[in-house]
Amino acid sequence: MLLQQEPQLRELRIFDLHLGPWLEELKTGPVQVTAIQGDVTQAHEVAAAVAGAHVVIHTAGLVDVFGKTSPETIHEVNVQGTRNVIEACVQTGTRFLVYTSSMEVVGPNIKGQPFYRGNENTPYEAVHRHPYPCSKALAEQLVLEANGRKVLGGLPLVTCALRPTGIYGEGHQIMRDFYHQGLRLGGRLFRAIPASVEHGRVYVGNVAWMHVLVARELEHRAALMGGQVYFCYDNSPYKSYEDFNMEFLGPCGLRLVGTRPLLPYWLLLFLAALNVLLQWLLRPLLLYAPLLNPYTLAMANTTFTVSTDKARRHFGYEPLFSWEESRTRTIRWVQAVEGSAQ
Ligand SMILES: NC(=O)C1=CN([C@@H]2O[C@H](COP(=O)(O)OP(=O)(O)OC[C@H]3O[C@@H](n4cnc5c(N)ncnc54)[C@H](O)[C@@H]3O)[C@@H](O)[C@H]2O)C=CC1
Ligand SMILES: C[C@@H](CO)CCC[C@@H](C)[C@H]1CC[C@H]2[C@@H]3[C@H](O)CC4=CC(=O)CC[C@]4(C)[C@H]3CC[C@]12C
Repeated sequence: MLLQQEPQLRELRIFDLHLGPWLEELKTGPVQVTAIQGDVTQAHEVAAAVAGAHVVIHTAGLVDVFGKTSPETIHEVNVQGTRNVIEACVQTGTRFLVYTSSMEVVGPNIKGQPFYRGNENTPYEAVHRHPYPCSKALAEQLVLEANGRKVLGGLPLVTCALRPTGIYGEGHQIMRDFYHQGLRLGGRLFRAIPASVEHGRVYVGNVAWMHVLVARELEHRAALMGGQVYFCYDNSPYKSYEDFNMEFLGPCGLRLVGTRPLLPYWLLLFLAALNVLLQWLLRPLLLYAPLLNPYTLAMANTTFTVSTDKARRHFGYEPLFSWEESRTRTIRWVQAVEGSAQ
């Protein structure tokens, strides 16, 4: 997105634990693309990568709500990693920092209270217990508190945080898992969540586009945007998690069975708790990390949608991809997954 949309771009540095072969394709244009294999938990590696950069977009993170990694590792990557990025900016004189936060910093909370088409000012009791949202909330706080700190050279650091709702689009691993599960079940998925529970979703291309706009505008609108949070949204429809996925999986041949959940909620909760027990029992032998656990069930079962225009008012954000385009691109990607699975 930066290469396509940012005419001022002179160099793009990509810092990641895992560098994919797709990065090579980015190196064929006029802009210098530097891929750096590194770990955000290693302060010296981060500082070396950041040195001389005008803007840092910090999106690296450990996204795990399935119990694959320990809470300590999630904290180390998401919180200490973010601290290292902030310190790298301060020490090397980089003034603009954009952080990819998450809607999870707000909710759904542990009480399962609905957040219905809320905005950045909607009151909501943000209380977390799970390591992932806890880590994102702490990291976001660090980023916002760092706004105004003096960087090398004496000028103030300008930071802001973007909070995407559930991201979908090309490369969406959970969508791929649902697709394969549906194929295994003879082209069917079974409704587990009431259709009335709305879940916020945003297309990956629009998430990237919002980051590019913020990176571009942060310098000129530092007083307005510095220290601010923005929900990251687009015109994707408000639907339940499962009904939304069917927008893509339906055209790929899957069917969602049931107009109402086929299993009662208490049974789902029981199965989710059983999965936690199995995960713990099997841990010495293998990693058992199914999609269903008490946390993911609560996430999917609690309304959380945003309706805001703060990003449009502050930096002129309009989604780059319409809903129709986002949908078509995602369907094409699922179909390609299907092709590669055969
Ligand atoms: N997937 C979603 O629905 C949402 C994701 N987010 C946030 O967006 C960001 C990107 O998430 P996704 O693309 O979903 O996850 P992802 O797992 O696809 O991407 C995370 C990237 O961070 C890199 N990374 C992980 N640990 C690292 C480390 N120690 N050092 C350097 N790089 C490391 C990974 O290699 C990967 O490329 C994360 O910060 C996540 O918290 C926010 C809202 C929703
Ligand atoms: C009970 C199952 C029946 O089909 C459905 C389980 C779905 C869950 C795996 C997902 C429901 C909500 C998702 C999360 C949500 O979109 C918000 C997120 C934000 C992030 O920052 C990271 C990813 C995620 C936690 C996302 C993860 C998958 C769900 C829990």
